[in-house]
Amino acid sequence: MSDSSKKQDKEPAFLDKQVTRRNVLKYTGIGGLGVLLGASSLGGVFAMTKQAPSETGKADKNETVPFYGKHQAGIITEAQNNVYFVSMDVITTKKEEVKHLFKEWTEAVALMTAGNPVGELSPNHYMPPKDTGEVMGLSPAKLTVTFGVGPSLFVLDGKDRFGLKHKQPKELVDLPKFSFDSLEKDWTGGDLCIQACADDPQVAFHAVRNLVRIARGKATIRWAQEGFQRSKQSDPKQETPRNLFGFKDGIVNPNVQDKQEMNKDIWVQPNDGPNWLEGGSYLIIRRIQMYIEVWDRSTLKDQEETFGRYRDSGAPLGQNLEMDPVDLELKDQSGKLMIPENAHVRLAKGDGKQVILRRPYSYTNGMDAKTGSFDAGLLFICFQREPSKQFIPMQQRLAKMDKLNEYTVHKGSAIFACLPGTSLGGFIGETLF
Ligand SMILES: C=CC1=C(C)c2cc3[nH]c(cc4nc(cc5[nH]c(cc1n2)c(C)c5CCC(=O)O)C(CCC(=O)O)=C4C)c(C)c3C=C
Ligand SMILES: [Fe+2]
Repeated sequence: MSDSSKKQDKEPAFLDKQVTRRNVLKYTGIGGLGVLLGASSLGGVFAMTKQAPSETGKADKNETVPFYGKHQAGIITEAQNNVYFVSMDVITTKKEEVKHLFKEWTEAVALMTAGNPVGELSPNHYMPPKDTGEVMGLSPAKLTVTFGVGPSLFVLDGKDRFGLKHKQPKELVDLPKFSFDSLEKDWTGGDLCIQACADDPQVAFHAVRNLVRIARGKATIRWAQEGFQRSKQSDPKQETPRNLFGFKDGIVNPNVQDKQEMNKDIWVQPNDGPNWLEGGSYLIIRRIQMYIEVWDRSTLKDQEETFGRYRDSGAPLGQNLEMDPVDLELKDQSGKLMIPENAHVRLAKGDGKQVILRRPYSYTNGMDAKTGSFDAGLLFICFQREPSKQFIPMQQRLAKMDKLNEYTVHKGSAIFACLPGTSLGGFIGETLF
């Protein structure tokens, strides 16, 4: 056992002290904490709290999303303004090191989501600071961090890398190729994923940056993409966010408050197998480029028929209100279907039996060097209990004849099993490793 995991075993009680970043700044200011640190990236913060036991400052509850629980945060918790998503390759060959990495990540995330730095800020001028420092003085901005494991963590090129092959869920396999997929290696796959969401892009990036730093020598970045929605501050009515095609996106989604519904469609259940994933969920991410310039030249009628909804109100075609049910039978006076056969909502809905939880973010990535147009689109992220019965048949329908395909192309794709949550003293991944 390394020094840092010993420390964790001895000192988990620290984690509920919730010392805020502001207070940590105070400590470093008055205390001059010149503690010489051990190898652990977290050693400094443990040392620091020992020297400031009387401080009880807590981050504003409205700015924090609880980290501990049966399920990981960032799945059914309300979507924040920003995401930073990173897919990683494991480079160590030792299972113990992967396990240890998850322990260190858990400790770091417990700290960051409560508004604490992951290590000392700058007490020792002769060592690099443990926390990278860019969120000093900021609130946690509802930071959530969600971890997942990909199929290649279990078996890569036919090799049982970590002796975990027997634990690979049958649902955790590479997605089939869908018609018109134009996937690029640089945006596809991964052994592990980190989804960091926050109401501030700097807070989300800080989390990922520090986790990647902790992973040095054990895992490296495979691909990364940030995403955004309109910020809640600029939308006083808190309406459904709009995507880069100008349409309300996220109207029809399962009710995350309904536990029965979540158990039916989102959380892996005891009999689904394997046990280690019970309480977890499957995350599918598609990096979908949207040809916004082409879209901007198409008529409003064409745009609305593409989705099957009105742009302004968000109502389904033939209806009045955003929340009116999508009625696929509705016809106009001439007997023509109001929602065309190839409209996105018709095909996505199907017979209504496949339900996924969508948590998408828009992205912009400068210019597409090949075309000179914007590289912009949707980081489509969704969660479900059984991809083979939910996302896959849905995407097969969409790939075949969705009118939206004229304006989009799927360039990136990955599937991950999001681990169950953990409690104080435990760690994310404890059931797997
Ligand atoms: C395979 C699943 C889906 C992909 C991929 C997808 C891509 C995608 N979607 C939009 C924009 C909208 N989608 C809307 C509805 C909708 N989309 C899916 C699934 C996928 N979308 C579902 C299950 C639904 C709900 C269908 C229903 O039951 O009514 C809408 C309408 C508004 C809403 O309900 O949110 C929009 C707009 C884009 C731009 C996109 C890829 C770039
Ligand atoms: Fe959609």
